[in-house]
Amino acid sequence: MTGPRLKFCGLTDPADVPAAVLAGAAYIGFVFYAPSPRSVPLADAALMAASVPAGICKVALTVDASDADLDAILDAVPIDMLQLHGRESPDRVARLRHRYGLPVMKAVGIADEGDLPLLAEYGRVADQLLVDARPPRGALPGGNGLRFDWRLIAGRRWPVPWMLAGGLHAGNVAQAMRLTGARQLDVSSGIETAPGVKDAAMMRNFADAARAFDAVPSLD
Ligand SMILES: O=C(O)c1ccccc1N[C@@H]1O[C@H](COP(=O)(O)O)[C@@H](O)[C@H]1O
Repeated sequence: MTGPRLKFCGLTDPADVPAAVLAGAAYIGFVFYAPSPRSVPLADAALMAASVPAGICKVALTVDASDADLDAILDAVPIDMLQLHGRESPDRVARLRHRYGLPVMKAVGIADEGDLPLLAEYGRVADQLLVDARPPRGALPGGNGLRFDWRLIAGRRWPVPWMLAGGLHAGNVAQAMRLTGARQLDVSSGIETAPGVKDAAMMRNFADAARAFDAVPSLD
């Protein structure tokens, strides 16, 4: 079995890129959503993206972005995957895959059993699913450092690869992997000292904790 695949999201400083690479990120995410403290100007994202080594997937996180906004992002920044973190419909997901010819990962917010059918629905049109905590009313659509009840998805599988997100950090990632079976993990707040301020040691600790879980034989 290959090790866990990690996505470090919301990099804002050029120094975050080598830190994420050293920690072994498989995906690096840039946030293009103005209300977020992790939102980066296109020119900054372009510079950071240019320093990401080949083989690491550069992800553009957007929230209900228009075609014009997406055109502008993709014209300026060499992006490998779109992460749709808003209320994009399944039709919109399918249309954007076709329009840009890029893989699309659709975030689905989970708070209770009633949210689970959405995963099956988006699993029919997206290339990947991002299983995140449903944000509380009035909060940002993601990046809130909040987890959901991981038991809700224990043992569930979808027809496409998926990633677990929401409130992950070095102290809970092993438990999250054990309960959900997640092999891909997305983290933003859990590797920050303040909103939008990533920390190299926290990235390393997160990666070490995820890999250490893999190294421990299961007692089941
Ligand atoms: O990070 C943000 O600011 C953000 C803004 C809008 C939508 C999503 C956002 N982040 C994503 O949310 C999840 C969970 O983040 P956290 O680890 O709980 O902070 C993750 O996919 C981020 O990429």
